[in-house]
Amino acid sequence: MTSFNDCKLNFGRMYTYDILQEIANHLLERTQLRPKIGIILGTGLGSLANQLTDADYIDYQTIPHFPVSTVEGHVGRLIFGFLKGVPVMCMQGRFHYYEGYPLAKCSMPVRVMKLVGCTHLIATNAAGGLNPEYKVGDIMLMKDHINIMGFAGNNPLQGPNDSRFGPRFPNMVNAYDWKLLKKAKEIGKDIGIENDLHEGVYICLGGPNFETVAELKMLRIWGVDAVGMSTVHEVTTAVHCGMTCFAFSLITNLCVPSYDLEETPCHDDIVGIGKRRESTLTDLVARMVKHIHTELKQ
Ligand SMILES: O=P(O)(O)O[C@@H]1C[C@H](O)[C@@H](CO)O1
Ligand SMILES: Nc1nc2[nH]cnc2c(=O)[nH]1
Repeated sequence: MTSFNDCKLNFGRMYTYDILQEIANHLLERTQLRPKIGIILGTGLGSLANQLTDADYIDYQTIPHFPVSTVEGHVGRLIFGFLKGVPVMCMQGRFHYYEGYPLAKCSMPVRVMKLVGCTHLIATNAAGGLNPEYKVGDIMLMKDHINIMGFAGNNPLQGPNDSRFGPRFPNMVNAYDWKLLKKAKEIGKDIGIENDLHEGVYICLGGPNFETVAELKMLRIWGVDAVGMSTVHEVTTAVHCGMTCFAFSLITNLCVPSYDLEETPCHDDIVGIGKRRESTLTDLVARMVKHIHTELKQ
């Protein structure tokens, strides 16, 4: 009988280098653009893609070997276009573990980005703010993460290692590029959002349920600032294949470890907060993209 672990590993093995190269070649035939920056848009943040110009839209279901997005707020297409004049490759919709996809499948598009030629990843997400100083609508620049699913033996890099992507035992100490973090803080000041901007530690839980009070209390002790259901496996995969990473969370709800609450997190509200903060987030991402583009030219 096939065990759950066998299934998981087989999914990981399914995306061999050759299959991923086939996906990348397919994409490169469908666009003239050769972006160096890949962007993953989180829940409610997909409208940032509306700012892309001269874009090629590629629905996930038309890409060989690609899964489909099943979550409301995740359109499910790749967009190659220009963000304020800089070519980017954008995932308008990501894959989550709770959708039933193994982590290697969730983060597979990051390797495709790498094979298409991206050197940088910008990952965004909607997250619950656990740090008591955070407000709904704030932005938390990710300075680090806790890979709790990895602690439990569930890691996108599990299975045979193909050294064309990266080493068997990758280092995660500087997973989030500190120079980009510093730049984002400067940009935050320039655009007048310094009071809504934090840097902190993100944790990805399996979902799809939100957290219990006891879980939130535990996560606070661990030093977690924001709680979500994505990004960690994407960044782990990106760091493994040598990409430079920048990520942030939009704080869409507060995670208050109390049983006496009038409001609890709800997906519709989370999507709504993303829409409300669209212009600020677009501005931040566009300026980061411009900065990375300028750095790459030097
Ligand atoms: O894709 P992200 O991490 O932005 O989505 C978060 C986590 C869940 O998918 C969803 C909950 O509303 O938002
Ligand atoms: N796990 C988790 N993910 C989220 N995504 C947005 N808000 C939350 C939250 O409160 N918890």
